[in-house]
Amino acid sequence: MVFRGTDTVAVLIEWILARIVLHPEVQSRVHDELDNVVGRSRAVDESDVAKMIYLPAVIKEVLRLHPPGPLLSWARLAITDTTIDGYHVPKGTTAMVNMWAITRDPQEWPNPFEFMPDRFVTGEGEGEFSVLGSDLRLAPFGSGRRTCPGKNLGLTTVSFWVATLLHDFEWLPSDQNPVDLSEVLRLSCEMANPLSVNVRPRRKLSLSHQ
Ligand code: HEM
Repeated sequence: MVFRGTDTVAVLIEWILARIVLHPEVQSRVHDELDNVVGRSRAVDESDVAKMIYLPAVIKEVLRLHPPGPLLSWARLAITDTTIDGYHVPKGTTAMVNMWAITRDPQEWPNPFEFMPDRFVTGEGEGEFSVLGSDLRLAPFGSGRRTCPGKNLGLTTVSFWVATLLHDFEWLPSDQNPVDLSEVLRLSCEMANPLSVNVRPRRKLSLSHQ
């Protein structure tokens, strides 16, 4: 519970910031949204995030391309001989769902390798894309009985901290260590080369963080 709840959150925040540094036009749109919703005279509040449209779309696009838990697997065991889509699955087989591959499937995602948060910005009258397990094209917290029990907490925590970090700072590439999107699968799917950045304050910060 401790590893699943801390490592995943930290890893996802690092991927989001990496993408923010790589795509300055995306960063600038999030900054504009924060300025409209929050303004610069006070800190971000959790309730502000619910009023944002573009930042959640950015987070969903990062979950699509860089899911911290790309293989949903640990608890799926065939308890009888069965057939799925013409494939025989013998009793005792451990089944693994490759969410990483599903979220790159060109039949489901136009230009799957492009970073395009706008694919999650829904128009008026359209339902919002849920990443909480009801749509299997993107289920970065799993789905069904063994879905992540911390998904709402995880998403809320990540959204709040990313909003706060972007509200307070502009995130810029480091000259010595450019952003490298290579990944390595450890407990979570992490950046192989940890993110290194420069930051520039956007607001006058006080010790009480108002
Ligand atoms: C952004 C953050 C998070 C991501 C991306 C994430 C992702 C996942 C994924 C993909 C699974 C496997 C689901 C499956 O196999 O179908 C999982 C399971 C789990 N997660 Fe999370 N998680 C996050 C945050 C959290 C938090 C905050 C907690 C706890 C406070 C947590 C606790 C757990 C536990 C206990 C399981 C195992 C559930 C089981 O096997 O029944 N996770 N998580």
